[in-house]
Amino acid sequence: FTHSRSSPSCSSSVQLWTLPLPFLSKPRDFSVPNSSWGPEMMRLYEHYNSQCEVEMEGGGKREGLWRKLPSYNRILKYATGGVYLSKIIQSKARLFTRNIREPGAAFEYVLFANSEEQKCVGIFQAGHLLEGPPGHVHGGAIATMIDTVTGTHASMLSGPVMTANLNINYRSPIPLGSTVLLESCLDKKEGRKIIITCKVMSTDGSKVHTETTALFLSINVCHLLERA
Ligand SMILES: CCCCCCCCCCCCCCCC(=O)SCCNC(=O)CCNC(=O)[C@H](O)C(C)(C)COP(=O)(O)OP(=O)(O)OC[C@H]1O[C@@H](n2cnc3c(N)ncnc32)[C@H](O)[C@@H]1OP(=O)(O)O
Repeated sequence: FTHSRSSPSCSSSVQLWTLPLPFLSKPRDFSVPNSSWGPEMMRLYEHYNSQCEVEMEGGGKREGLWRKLPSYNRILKYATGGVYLSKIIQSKARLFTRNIREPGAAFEYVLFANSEEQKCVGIFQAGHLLEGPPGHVHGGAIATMIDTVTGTHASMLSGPVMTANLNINYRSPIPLGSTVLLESCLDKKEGRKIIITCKVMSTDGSKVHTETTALFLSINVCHLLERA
């Protein structure tokens, strides 16, 4: 893949969006267990991870219904950068959810996708730096979790997207340090619009913390980069 400063070479947004995938050096996947993950985080991780591969009768394995999505601390860092991307590559930009080095201090999370059911789930453990009301998670941090799961889901369905609207109903507060399960479902796709619903729930499913409808719009990444 090559590209130059001018935008015509960047006319295929899908082509650019796939840039982070063929890495030159293997990037670190942050969505794997670390010592800060509590028992609930581990339990849910193992629950979905065990459904990524299914054992067959003959002893072999085949792909399961779920797929674990890797998560890096940058989106474009590993692209083969030409002049066109240099401003971004040289910057110190980091993905908002992956910019605290101390394990467990902020967002610990892992996402799984089920393409057959057009579903995505996120398992999040909210660390002490995410406090809002005393002892509970900040509403903006909760919105970030929702945006991460629904935004990833929308981009899996439609390529590059931007969040146009997040309509969140906060039903019950999330205790700091706890683990929550986010379930994202495709509602509908209409042209460039992708509408996704998402629930944040306690890990046993007994409590709904938030309910969200999210609107994403497919974009041409080149237009975004030209503004950077
Ligand atoms: C393989 C996959 C791997 C995945 C690996 C991904 C890794 C990634 C992980 C990170 C995942 C985190 C995901 C974060 C995602 C952000 O955080 S994005 C940052 C926050 N969002 C923004 O900053 C967006 C700012 N807004 C904009 O840039 C522009 O308004 C938009 C959203 C691009 C839309 O602009 P536009 O393309 O010019 O569209 P426009 O013509 O205005 O509207 C088109 C249609 O949408 C409607 N519309 C537009 N906005 C709205 C709105 N707010 N409400 C209702 N309708 C609207 C219009 O009415 C119009 O409708 P129709 O008339 O066609 O029926």
